[in-house]
Amino acid sequence: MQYLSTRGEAAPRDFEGVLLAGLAEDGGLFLPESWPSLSAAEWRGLRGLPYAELAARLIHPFAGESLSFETLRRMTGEAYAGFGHPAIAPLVQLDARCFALELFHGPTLAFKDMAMQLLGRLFDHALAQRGERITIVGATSGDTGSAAIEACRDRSAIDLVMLHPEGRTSEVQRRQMTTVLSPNVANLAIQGSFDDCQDLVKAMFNDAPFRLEMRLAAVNSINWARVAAQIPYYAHAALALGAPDRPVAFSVPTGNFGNVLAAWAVRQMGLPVERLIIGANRNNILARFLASNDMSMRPVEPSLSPSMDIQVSSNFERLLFELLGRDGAATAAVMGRFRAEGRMPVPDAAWREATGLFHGFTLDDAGTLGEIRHLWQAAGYLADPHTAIGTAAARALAPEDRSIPVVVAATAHPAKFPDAVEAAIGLRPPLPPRLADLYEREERYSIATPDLGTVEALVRSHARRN
Ligand SMILES: Cc1ncc(COP(=O)(O)O)c(C=O)c1O
Ligand SMILES: N[C@@H](CCOP(=O)(O)O)C(=O)O
Repeated sequence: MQYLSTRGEAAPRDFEGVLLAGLAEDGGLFLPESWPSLSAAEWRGLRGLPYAELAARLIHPFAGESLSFETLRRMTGEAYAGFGHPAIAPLVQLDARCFALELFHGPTLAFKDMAMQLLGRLFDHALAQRGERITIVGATSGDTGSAAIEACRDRSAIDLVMLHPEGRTSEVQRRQMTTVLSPNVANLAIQGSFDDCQDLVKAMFNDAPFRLEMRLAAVNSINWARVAAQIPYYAHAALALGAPDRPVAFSVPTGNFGNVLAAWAVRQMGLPVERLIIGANRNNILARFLASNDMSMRPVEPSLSPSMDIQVSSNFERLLFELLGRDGAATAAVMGRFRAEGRMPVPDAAWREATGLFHGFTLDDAGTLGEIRHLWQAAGYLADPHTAIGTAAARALAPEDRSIPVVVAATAHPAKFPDAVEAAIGLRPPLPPRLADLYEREERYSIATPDLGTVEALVRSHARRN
């Protein structure tokens, strides 16, 4: 399988090349040159498989010759062995047609573990074979950071520098990152928003000499391997609810557009996904786009769902590339104007096509608290603020055909956001025993301005610390 850049200029790569490259050299994002597609009979044959086996079977077509199936199957087996639920990603019924797909049973209590536990193993394998080292630079609004740190800590061939927006994650999220004192891990609190952090990461990749010197690699969803590893759980849920013989809809609380892109990929692979519902907090650039083709940047505002405090949704570029008929030059032009003018000029036909499948929903903080309360009272279900936006969106925008189930991506454990949950229902969800002493652990991180030179110097000094 070869991968193309959404901006059409970078040389095609295989899966391992894409895994290690992260962002394409032309600033674009890699996508498979064609979508693996399964027949209805092939999909039926995957029903009932254990999660790790299903993951190996669905990810392998994306890896192609880079990785043998047996090696990948061993990795998925190991990746999910430590999860806290035997089903790995259980489906919990919330009402007659709405299901929560719980993606937070991994080591750091958020959906990021579903991909990151595999990504760490993919890096180990590729680096050992090549005898190489990498420096991972990442941006997080709260969850990618701890999942990446957990997956890559104490690795001799990996240095990891994670940028988070200072004071804009929950305290649990921050401590899950900054209390990991492994020598190969460094945390930078950037005096800005998540968008500033993500811009800095992309700017480091676009600084060719620095990228080469540091052997930069990515753990954000700009790395295609991250998205590929998020595909199986949507298939797992759809198959359990009767696909391919019954259509399903997904509702996904959305920020960087990586998670919902994985749901869209399952449709590209042949499963009947009827509708994709995008839940947003007040940072609702995607919902505004879907409502009125208004993809205009606004300053990021803090909310009770901090992991979605994002205005520049990186992965939208991958969808845009498809909507523009895989025309790299056209995609580069639209993205260039977005950068320069703060407004993305999506052609009307492309916007209309997107609105045929994607539906956007916005919920403010008061609504989020109300939804947590509603779920608790009506279903006895304790949701985190991000998941609550997904369930509210599902209720508001479910397909008219009531036989179609709606699966909500439950993206984080409520214990990661105890203040919001307590404000909603008066109960403070406890951390699991292995994290019970999180508030007593020593924290270590540096504070930096959102300045490329400053951040590159900090990354360099971390990578050269020995
Ligand atoms: C808990 C939680 N929910 C939702 C999201 C949004 O997901 P995405 O950025 O893939 O759209 C994130 C961030 O990734 C998150 O951490
Ligand atoms: N919400 C994310 C932001 C980064 O998204 P990613 O999917 O590109 O890694 C977070 O919690 O860090």
